[in-house]
Amino acid sequence: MAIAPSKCFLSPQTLTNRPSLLYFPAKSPSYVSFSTPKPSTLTLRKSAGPARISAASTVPAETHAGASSESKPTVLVSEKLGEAGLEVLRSFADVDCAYGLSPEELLARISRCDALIVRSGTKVTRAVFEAAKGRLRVVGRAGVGIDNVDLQAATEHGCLVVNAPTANTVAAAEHGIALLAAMARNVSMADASMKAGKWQRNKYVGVSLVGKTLAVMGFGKVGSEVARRAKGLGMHVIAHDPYAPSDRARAIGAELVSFDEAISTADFISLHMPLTPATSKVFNDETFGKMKKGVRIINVARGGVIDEDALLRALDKGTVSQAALDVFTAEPPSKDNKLVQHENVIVTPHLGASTMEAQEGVAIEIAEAVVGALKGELAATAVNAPMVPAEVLSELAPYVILAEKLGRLAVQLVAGGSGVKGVKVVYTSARDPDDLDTRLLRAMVTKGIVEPISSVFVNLVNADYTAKQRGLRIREERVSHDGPPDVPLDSIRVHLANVRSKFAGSISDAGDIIVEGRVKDGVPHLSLVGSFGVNVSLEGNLILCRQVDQPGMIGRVGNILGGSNVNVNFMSVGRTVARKQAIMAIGVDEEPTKETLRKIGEVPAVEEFVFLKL
Ligand SMILES: NC(=O)c1ccc[n+]([C@@H]2O[C@H](COP(=O)([O-])OP(=O)(O)OC[C@H]3O[C@@H](n4cnc5c(N)ncnc54)[C@H](O)[C@@H]3O)[C@@H](O)[C@H]2O)c1
Ligand SMILES: O=C(O)[C@H](O)COP(=O)(O)O
Repeated sequence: MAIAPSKCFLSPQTLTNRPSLLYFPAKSPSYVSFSTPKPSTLTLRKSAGPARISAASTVPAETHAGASSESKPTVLVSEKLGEAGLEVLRSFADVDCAYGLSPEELLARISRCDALIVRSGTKVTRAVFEAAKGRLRVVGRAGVGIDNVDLQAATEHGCLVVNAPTANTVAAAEHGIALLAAMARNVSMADASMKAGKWQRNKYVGVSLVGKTLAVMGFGKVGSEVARRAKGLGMHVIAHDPYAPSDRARAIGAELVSFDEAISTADFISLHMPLTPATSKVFNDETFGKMKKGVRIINVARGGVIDEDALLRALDKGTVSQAALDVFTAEPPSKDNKLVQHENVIVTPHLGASTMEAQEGVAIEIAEAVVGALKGELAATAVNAPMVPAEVLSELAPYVILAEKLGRLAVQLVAGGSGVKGVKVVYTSARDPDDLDTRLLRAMVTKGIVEPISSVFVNLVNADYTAKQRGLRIREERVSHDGPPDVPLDSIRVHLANVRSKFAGSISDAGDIIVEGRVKDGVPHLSLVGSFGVNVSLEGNLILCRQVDQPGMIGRVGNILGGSNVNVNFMSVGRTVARKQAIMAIGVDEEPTKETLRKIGEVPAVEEFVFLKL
């Protein structure tokens, strides 16, 4: 049963909240630090890009972003990136363009880099994240496919992976269509023959496209653009994609069909799915065997979706009459690769995204995403972290700080030796559960619980992973509340189950450590400890005292702190019944000495007390 606090404000509330970084550790270098030299109010800066949490102060944002060269982050660009993207990067970071590094050279250099930008040619393996020794915070993939980045290792190391998913879509689709037409009309073979001095008009008779069936395998961004263009060429387009909505296909005039129907009825098959464990070698002896004899195959997706030995056999048997390949299992393929040398195969060296326009677009898209992520913004193209829309982030900002501080407080109340395992987070809100995205809040509670008791840093990328690794079971509960729905939350309550507390007053009737907080005027406040209602702003440090409720207690403890030059910024008393038990919550700017704390403990009515760092 919560008891209403009796309020006692000793000094005006100061606003010194320092928002925690969403992606990166508090120990990050200064260019991503939001600490302010003066008390400041928390504001959210809204720009064209994603929302950025920052602390408004007399120091301009640019100073926080760290223009001084010694505090600039370092971005390693390991493959050719468009000049416009490099300019965006240079305005914020030291940019190291080191194209064509060997894997060993990359490992040797990576611990000096905060971000790495790659295309498909750099393998960002677990060894890269390990060699980075915690410094690498963002990997930017200047393109779509992230099969060359070990996402699991990135997540485990708290490293954000962002990509540039849209800028090369049209280029890839156009290349697919170019290969389709060039293959059907034997353009590259005829060209090579003429350059060899021949004139072979009968040898290079092709096939027409109009009226033929094209199966688009993977109806995403590139696949649907290929389908749209193929319709314009008069082809009958069918598509297979287990996750694509049929109305999107219908709108283009394509029909979604099963895998077997697609491959067995098509004259041309164009591949546009990602390389995943499910799609690896999905075109193999068995599936080639189901295809219409003489089928033609185009691959601008990933080499690994085809079993290349099986394709060679199918070409030799004539099951597949021609193939046009832009991508290969190993890139570059060996010089004597039999597929590359095959007379019925045309090849390009992974050129799908290689247009001037696409490369400029991709470079800008990835540079902006990487700079934003280095500043602590939530990236819209995050691959291994939840994407939290700017509006959601904006309204949750003070609750994000509250969630971390509650986690931090709760774990400090645990008695040494009793490991934290079961955590319950209760959100009281007037909102419909579907309108309240709590992933960010859960991540911040985890950060608050884990960081004070370990050397691990926790961010939005690795919060759930870290919780799981440490055996923390975090359960979330929603309690509905009759308040205005424009306020996202009334309160957040953190329960730690099955632990002993070093401050008995924090244990609820049900036996859990409980701390609850609310946001008041944009500032996080502690509103409940155990069964005692309090009202103290969560800033600086906190002393909790459980005492016999009697007159003069505030003055006595206040005098001890004042005598030791410890500034009290807020104080509140919560009690069960008048003149029985009470909890005094005292916000202090400085950390009291042991001697000062001992004196507080010696006040006769004080039964227990604890000092907590926020
Ligand atoms: N050659 C190049 O230079 C080049 C350029 C751009 C993209 N790509 C590659 O093209 C592919 C598609 O890119 P995108 O931007 O269209 O990606 P996308 O994510 O927009 O589309 C991929 C589609 O594949 C579907 N899919 C997933 N599993 C499937 C399965 N088992 N069977 C059928 N469909 C499945 C998904 O539902 C999705 O709709 C990726 O592999 C990407 O790396 C290559
Ligand atoms: O996935 C992609 O975006 C394409 O395969 C392009 O890869 P690239 O950046 O290496 O050209």
